[in-house]
Amino acid sequence: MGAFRSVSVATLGFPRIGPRRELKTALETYWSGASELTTLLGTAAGLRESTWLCQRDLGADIVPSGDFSFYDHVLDTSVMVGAVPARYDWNGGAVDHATYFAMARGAPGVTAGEMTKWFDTNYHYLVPEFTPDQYFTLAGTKALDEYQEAKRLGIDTRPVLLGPVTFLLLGKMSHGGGDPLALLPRLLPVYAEILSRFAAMGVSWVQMDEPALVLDLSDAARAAFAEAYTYLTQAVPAVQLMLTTYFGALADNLATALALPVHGLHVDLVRAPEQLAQVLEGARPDLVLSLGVIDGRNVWRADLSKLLDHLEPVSLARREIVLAPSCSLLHVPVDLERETALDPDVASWLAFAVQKVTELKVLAVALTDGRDAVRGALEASDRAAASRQVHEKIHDQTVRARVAGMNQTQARRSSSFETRRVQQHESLNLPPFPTTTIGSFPQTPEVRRARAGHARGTLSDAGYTEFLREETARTVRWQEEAGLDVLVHGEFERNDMVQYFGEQLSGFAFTKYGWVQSYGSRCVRPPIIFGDVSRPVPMTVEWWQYAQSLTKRPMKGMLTGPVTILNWSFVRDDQPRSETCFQIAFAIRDEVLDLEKAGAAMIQIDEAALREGLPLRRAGWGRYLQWAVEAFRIASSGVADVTQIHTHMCYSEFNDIIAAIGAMDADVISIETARSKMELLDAFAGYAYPAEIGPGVYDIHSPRTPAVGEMVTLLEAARTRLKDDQIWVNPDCGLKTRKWDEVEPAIANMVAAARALRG
Ligand SMILES: Nc1nc2c(c(=O)[nH]1)N[C@@H](CNc1ccc(C(=O)N[C@@H](CCC(=O)N[C@@H](CCC(=O)N[C@@H](CCC(=O)O)C(=O)O)C(=O)O)C(=O)O)cc1)CN2
Ligand code: MET
Ligand SMILES: [Zn+2]
Repeated sequence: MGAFRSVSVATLGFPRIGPRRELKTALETYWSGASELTTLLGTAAGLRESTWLCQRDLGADIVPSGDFSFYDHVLDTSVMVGAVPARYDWNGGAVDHATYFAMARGAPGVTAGEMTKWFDTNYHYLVPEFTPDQYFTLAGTKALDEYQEAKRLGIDTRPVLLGPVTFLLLGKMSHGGGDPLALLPRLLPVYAEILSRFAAMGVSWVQMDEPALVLDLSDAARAAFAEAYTYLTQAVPAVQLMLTTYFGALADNLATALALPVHGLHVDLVRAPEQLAQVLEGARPDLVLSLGVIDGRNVWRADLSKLLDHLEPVSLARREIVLAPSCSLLHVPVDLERETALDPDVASWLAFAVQKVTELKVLAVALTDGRDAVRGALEASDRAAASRQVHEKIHDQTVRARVAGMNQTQARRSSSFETRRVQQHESLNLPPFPTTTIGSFPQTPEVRRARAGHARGTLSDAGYTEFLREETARTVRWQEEAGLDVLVHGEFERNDMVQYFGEQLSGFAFTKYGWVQSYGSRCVRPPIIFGDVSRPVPMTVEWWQYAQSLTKRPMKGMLTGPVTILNWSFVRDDQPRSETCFQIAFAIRDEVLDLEKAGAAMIQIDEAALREGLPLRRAGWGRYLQWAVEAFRIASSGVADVTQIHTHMCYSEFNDIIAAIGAMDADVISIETARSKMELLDAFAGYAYPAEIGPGVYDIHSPRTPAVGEMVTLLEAARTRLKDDQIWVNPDCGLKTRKWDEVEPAIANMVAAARALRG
């Protein structure tokens, strides 16, 4: 403690799905009934063990426990404190796996919890649900058990808990609302109990994650932090707390954080390097500082020499410091070493979770023993940084010139929506309340198997194409029979709506094993945007042409928009994100124009992640929305008036950004509304949104087939808010995750509901 130049290496959390997605496989096998709980538990224990040992062997001095989760760490916290909603019929004892998974995924007769994105990541958590008379109790000992499990393996870990204030702020009150923060006094004794049990086990430090400290906070929320940490440090003085913040600057919450009686503070110096000076100036001399210097949200290799220039002066002060990733490594892939097919130049610029721990170790050694002690590693880092600055693979003058020459005409349709609408209606001649779907249909095991076989070489190009054509043809025929008015090809050729495009665009690299958890057992492999982006050849035109050739009804062209491609990729950090977004926008614009040329009358450009890309602080919203909307317009505005542009967004809480949604100037937008019972449409109605809207009329995540009457009721609710000729009929998005025997009856009922309205 307080030793001169004490520098240690910590991690704050590690990917838990496993290097080969072992946890995904084990979970899905267990859920399907094909394996026993003990098998799942065994796989999980094995993963935890190898994760701990791996981090220790890489040189981490402080290794976390409790960061593992069977589904979600926020759900784990709800279970830990006994926040189990009444509908799960919990008996008050230890929460068993069946209850846990029912909360996560629903079970016969009970709905799952609501899921929403974790800060500005593509990870989704289960929203804690509280009641005004909520009572908390220690109902889950996972955190305690995992600490002891590691200890038995000889590793004294630093347990991680989601802090009480962030936990409450992430949750919501059921029945009539109220402020979750009001529950803090009832919650704190449970946290104190856990901390005292840790103390009894000999735990010296606990990592308390409070990422809410980087958000815009009310005075009441700031006061809650003071209340919580005063209470906990007094109740359990034996355990030292590392208050952990990430995903941004503390900014106006810095004074609050520095005034808390905790023993350590972790700050994100990747998103907010400028806060180092303020933190050093304001921190008590005995406050242990954990410096988040390695990017936990992106895959770029760090420039270690440059970091050392900043860190050496800090390490000379008489203060104990910890070097850490900016946040948990949950958001990056596990190990770059497995990516043997990556372009070696690109690979030399990257670091995944394993490599990031090594980088921290190199920094720590340099700070304690001097740079010479790690000369080789520093030189390799220097070379990578230098090569990335000048490499020909990164810079494409044509692309840069195109973005530099961008003009207003390119970002405007030639006529107003009212004019376009007349032409579109005349040429399309659709019935009132036209029916359609959001784009994908079930990615069945057969589809996945065919693609995997094709990738392995056991299924030929011709065989794979033939398989996809049959799947597409069957789906087109089925949509005609079901009576849908506007068809989709089904997206069977796509592994993922972002990765599929990333694999075809220049400036993108993609991984084989770079899986990152999105929710539960679901993962994505975000493409890596390393260079200037362009589209060498059409990406979707052939599939669209084939699908349209099978039907006389309109077939929607189906694209992912520039903002969503950006937000769901690992983005280069050597230029503003807006610049990269405009480059993607021009690539998508080229595709839109090629689809139009091929005859597409409707083109959907999904911007699923437009809203979720909003900066965490409101002060950043205006600028982001400005360039994000402009990028969408660059992508979509090249077409003739008669070509109908659709867009789609999930997570459709639009009240505060409705003007930006309007400014996108799409002709039709489909949104998710089924679970909110159409209340989301109030934003559109209040703003007098002029264009057409497809509010999702059934929640595809529910295994239950929605009745015709239910959907009619929802549509009637929509009619009280919108004009009839604005309304489209479609489900919420996500059909790719369902089975055909769930999709078929539901869509049949949806078509019947639309017909009932027409009748
Ligand atoms: N990028 C992105 N972000 C998103 C969404 C989205 O669709 N895409 N949707 C929202 C919700 N998030 C989601 C994220 C993932 C999935 C999802 O279904 N993921 C799939 C993987 C999708 C994929 O890339 N599939 C590949 C690889 C499939 C695979 O696992 N293949 C096996 C082999 C399979 C076999 O042999 O049978 C293997 O490679 O080992 C493919 O189809 O080609 C999964 O985890 O199962 C769904 C929703 C928000 N964020
Ligand atoms: N067209 C896409 C689909 O239907 C949109 C998904 S938004 C996450 O899967
Ligand atoms: Zn969606």
